[in-house]
Amino acid sequence: MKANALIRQEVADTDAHNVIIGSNNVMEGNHHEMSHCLPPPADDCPSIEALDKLNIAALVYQCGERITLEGINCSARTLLNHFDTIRTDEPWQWVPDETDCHPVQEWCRDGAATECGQTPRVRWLRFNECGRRMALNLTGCRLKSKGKVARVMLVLQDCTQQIVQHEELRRSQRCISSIINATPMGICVLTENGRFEMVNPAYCRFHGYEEHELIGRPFSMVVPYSSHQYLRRQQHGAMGSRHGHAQHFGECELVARHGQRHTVIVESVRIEGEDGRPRDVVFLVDISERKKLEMALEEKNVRLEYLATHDELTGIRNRRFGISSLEAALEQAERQDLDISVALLDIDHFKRVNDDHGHTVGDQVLQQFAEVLSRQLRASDILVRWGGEEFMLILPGIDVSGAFQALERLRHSLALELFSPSGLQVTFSAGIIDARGMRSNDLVESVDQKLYQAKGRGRDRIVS
Ligand SMILES: Nc1nc2c(ncn2[C@@H]2O[C@H](COP(=O)(O)OP(=O)(O)OP(=O)(O)O)[C@@H](O)[C@H]2O)c(=O)[nH]1
Repeated sequence: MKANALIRQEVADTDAHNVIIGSNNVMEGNHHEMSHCLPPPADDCPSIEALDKLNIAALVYQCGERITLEGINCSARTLLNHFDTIRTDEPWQWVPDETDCHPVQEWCRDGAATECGQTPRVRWLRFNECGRRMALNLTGCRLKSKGKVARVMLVLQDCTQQIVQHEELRRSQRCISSIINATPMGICVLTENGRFEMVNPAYCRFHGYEEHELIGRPFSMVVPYSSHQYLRRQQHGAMGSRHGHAQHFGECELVARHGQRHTVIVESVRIEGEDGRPRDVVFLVDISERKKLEMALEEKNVRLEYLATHDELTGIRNRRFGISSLEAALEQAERQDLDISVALLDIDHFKRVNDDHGHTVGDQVLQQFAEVLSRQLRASDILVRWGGEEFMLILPGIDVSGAFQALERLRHSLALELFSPSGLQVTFSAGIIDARGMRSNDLVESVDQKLYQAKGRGRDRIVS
């Protein structure tokens, strides 16, 4: 292939190179046949072989009624995989589907008529000889000869890699956005001013807003007013934090469209936006239902704990709690070498109350009895309903005489009390023992004996 005179071409289109170089080369073997009808050589431009050195694939076409291929360089041949078959009388044979190249052909045809206008940029896919898909970018420029456009040069660029990468990027973007759209987790992106920039469907559903109702509005609109200050502190604190760094993780309350409050777990991460400015990506999971169940369970547990340690009728400690408290108090007294007294109280002739006034009045008397006793005791004293109309009183740090005085006070104050709506009078008998160094089983037996003695001696008395 032999180079003719060089031409220089100014291209109007800014998309193409500002100065594009071409040649009016002809195909080897056709040179003599074609050269007589060739337009005059283009002005001072290097040959398309010179473009080979830059690895630029170029073809030169003659413009006019009949377009002919005037030259093709080695880079273009290699790219098109047509080493021996390129023919000048079939100028578009390398185009897989001519319609794809239609704008370029049109442009070449018009090349002679007008020298301005848009340089076409065409991209299409073809398969090379190995059946591999290939993407080509095509750019054209017009070459002047003696002031008139006589030729066009097409530059081909293999952009397969670019296309493949672009397609992969698009695929992964589609995949990411379908995951974001399908996830049950609410996701939103906030600008550095705390305004919604992006919200996913779960986030919209969660708050009961449409996407357009949230975009551009402040995040504070979904935060309860009482937490605004906290939110500002969070945002302020996040200013200097690093990208990809978790800002905040925790449980908080957010307000939905109609004021419903939701308990959510929020995690936010700082990222860099496309404009280089910081953004916060906020992930939230609605745990309102779980929270309700947790609270109901907690209430049940509190109730169970109460029932396990309290007497339902009187509200004071039950026997089970009494036994463990007794053991703990005995242990502590021994460890600290302290006094400890234990008393067993029994309401006198309680059967008569039930028999004469009914079980309900009996219950009321038991409740009032426990209430009066509790009112008069110290915080360190432990009153236990031991069973039926029997009560145990554990008095840590009190010796027997102190306990005796305390119980006497109780006995006297009970004498002034009228029980139940029926206005009954109630007395009790009690036994007291010095419980230091005793084991709980022996202790119960011996205090019970003292109580028995008090009953035997006529009731309404205390035996120590
Ligand atoms: N209303 C009511 N009565 C109870 C309860 N627990 C036990 N009692 C009754 O308390 C009465 C106890 O009677 P007794 O053990 O004979 O003793 P008492 O009548 O108090 O006679 P003394 O103890 O000898 O003075 C029984 O009638 C039991 O049914 C209760 O929770 N509510």
